[in-house]
Amino acid sequence: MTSTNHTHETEQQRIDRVTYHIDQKAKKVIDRASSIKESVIQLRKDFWEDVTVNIDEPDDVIETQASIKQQAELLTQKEQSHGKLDDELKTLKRLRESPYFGRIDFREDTEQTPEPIYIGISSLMDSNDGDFLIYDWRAPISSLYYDYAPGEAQYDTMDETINGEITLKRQFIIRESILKGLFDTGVTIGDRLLQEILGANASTKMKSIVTTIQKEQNKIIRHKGHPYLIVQGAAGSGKTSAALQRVAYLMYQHRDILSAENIVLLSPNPLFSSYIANVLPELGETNVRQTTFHEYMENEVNHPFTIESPFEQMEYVMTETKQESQSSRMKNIDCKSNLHFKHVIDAYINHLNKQDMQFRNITFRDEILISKQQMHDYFYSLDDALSIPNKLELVAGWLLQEIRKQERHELDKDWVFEKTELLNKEDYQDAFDQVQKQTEDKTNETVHEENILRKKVVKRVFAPIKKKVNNYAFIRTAATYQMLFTHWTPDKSPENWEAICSFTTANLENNFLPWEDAAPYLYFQHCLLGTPHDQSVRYLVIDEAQDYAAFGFACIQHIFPNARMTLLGDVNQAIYRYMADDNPLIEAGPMRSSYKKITLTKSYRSTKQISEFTIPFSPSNERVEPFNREGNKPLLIRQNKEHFTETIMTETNNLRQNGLETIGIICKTQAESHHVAELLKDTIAFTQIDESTGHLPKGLLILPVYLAKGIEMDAVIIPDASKNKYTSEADRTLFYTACTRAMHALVMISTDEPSPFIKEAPQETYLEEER
Ligand SMILES: Nc1ncnc2c1ncn2[C@@H]1O[C@H](COP(=O)(O)OP(=O)(O)OP(=O)(O)O)[C@@H](O)[C@H]1O
Repeated sequence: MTSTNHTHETEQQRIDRVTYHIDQKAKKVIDRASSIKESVIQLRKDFWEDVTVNIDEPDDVIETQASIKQQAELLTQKEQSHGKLDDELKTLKRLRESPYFGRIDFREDTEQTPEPIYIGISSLMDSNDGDFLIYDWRAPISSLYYDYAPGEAQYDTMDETINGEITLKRQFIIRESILKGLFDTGVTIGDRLLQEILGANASTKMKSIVTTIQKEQNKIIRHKGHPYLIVQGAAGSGKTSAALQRVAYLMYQHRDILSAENIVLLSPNPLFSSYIANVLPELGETNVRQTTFHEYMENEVNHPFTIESPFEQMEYVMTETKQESQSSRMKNIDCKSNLHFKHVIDAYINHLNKQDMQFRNITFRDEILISKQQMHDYFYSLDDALSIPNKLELVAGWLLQEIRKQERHELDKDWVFEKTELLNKEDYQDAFDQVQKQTEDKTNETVHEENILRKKVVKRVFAPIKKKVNNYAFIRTAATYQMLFTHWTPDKSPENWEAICSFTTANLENNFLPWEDAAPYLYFQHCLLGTPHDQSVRYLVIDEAQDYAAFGFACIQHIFPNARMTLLGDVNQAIYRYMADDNPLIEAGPMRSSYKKITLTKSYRSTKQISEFTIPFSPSNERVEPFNREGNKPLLIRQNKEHFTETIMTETNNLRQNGLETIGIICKTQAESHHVAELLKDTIAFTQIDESTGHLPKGLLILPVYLAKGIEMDAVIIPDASKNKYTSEADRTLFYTACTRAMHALVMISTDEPSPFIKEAPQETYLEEER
């Protein structure tokens, strides 16, 4: 037997032993789960028998409530334990499929012999001797696997650094408990395996990279210490992948105090959210809260505005042909994206503490109960030193008092008596019971009962008014915001202030918030009302962070004051370049406290040929290194317009014949995307993707570049790569982003002179065909 065969056999024997332990453990978990299940069923059945129900006296009611609560808590506890066992079982199932993917033999400096450490997606102990059969990839010792080649190595535990030597580093491919392959590897983790993984076809769902995390990516995943972690990474360098691994790592590291609800992931669009939705479950973790900033705003803004999406803004900027509207819009974007405008809002808030707050009358039965003037006077009579949110709290308290006075005042009115007749049977029964309990004097029973009914009517009629007060509906937030542009002049007005004021006022009057106005409005609303901050969010992960305007990011910092943040992005893909000044990824300025920046330069997505073509026209000076995976050179087809449909058909067929499945026709705008769809609709089957598309399908897709952000395809076709389409510096990021979505093939069609960006790539990096 050769030594390779022997190694293979020994490792397979170990896999069999581990599989046996997994099965044993699974059996125990199933037994425990079914016993809990039975007790849950029993508990549900006996729920009311085990609760002492007695509502005779107020004390009894309290006791009954406590008893119900206790019983309900017991039930929840049991159900939660059942849920946990269920998760454990799912993880065991995954382990059984592939118990581990890596091994290192590590000899600590204080020891004589190395110890083999097997690494998988979750830990497993030998129940007999308490030894680790598998170490979780997130355990401190597992970092050795990702960080070092055989030789001297070290890792940090909670209290110390352990030094030693790695004597072996091995990678496994195990499927259904059978060892399919093993390689002893060097510095980076299995170039061979990585080649294989990266060479596969694109998937409609992103996959975890746990088996092949690279050293630089591992730094991101395990980073500790700074409140802000900023990752600048080349297109396809694994930012999103590392971010999701990091989330799983944080959930493991802080499993006692951190749950999925404490982490929020801000993604660039809903399509992307669905694209990454599988990764955490694949790692055995629950999904965290995922939202887009737009979706978040729509839930948070308290006025019925229509909020433009960032894509609508982008489409407008790129397609609006009227010079005048374009220019006032660009002025507005410049002003509202900038931190200077935040200072304007802060100054305006100070001003509002002295005058101009806008209130709304509280009316009752068509009459003013408390006028806006009264509220105004009360508000401005309060101590100057108090903040606006504090004053508003006092106003709300005062209003509730006034409303209660009015309730008492209304009790004897005729309308109240009339309404008592509309009360239902239960109300009457309740009033009767109360009278029976409370009155000794039987002569006044009817009067007493009527009083109770009157109180019920008044309480019910005033309830919605009180609710509105509690929700601060007495403040006209949007109108107060509008005054900023109509009745107030900042000390240092932003550039083009007059034009901006009339543009903003017109939109506010139409209940419309352009995208650049949404973050300023939400910030204003928060400052004004002191809306409780989202304290529950402890970690915030922002992907495609280069696309956030400085004000947008400041607004996020304000809303999530307790959150540690990981910001990931690529300045080369800053498609909203027109609002990139002071972007948190580019400028460290907006960071309030210390931060760490990590740069990823290696690009894993595309073949070497595609990367070598795109790197020369990448928008910034950030370094990009191609991963060494071979493919065909990108193809530039020059032809007449009439042949467009035919060319798309031919190219799609060629790509498919080469085994490529997901082919994206990436356009500059939605408008171009509609145009291409119109041309192709009778000749070939495709899916057109727009902002409302919730998941990424396979096949031929047509989409604008801003919706292709963050995702990847087997092949990309740029349907119009001419100079007319991509020429300005703002177009450069769009063109670069579109090209870098391609994993295996890139085809560009130009019916005119090709875009100057293509010409920036050396001639030998692409093929050019005249058709
Ligand atoms: N360590 C790795 N092992 C295996 N695959 C990897 C690794 N790192 C990245 N990849 C693969 O490279 C591709 C790009 O990764 P990802 O989408 O995370 O990059 P990105 O930096 O977010 O890209 P972009 O900014 O262009 O959207 C994915 O297919 C991902 O699975």
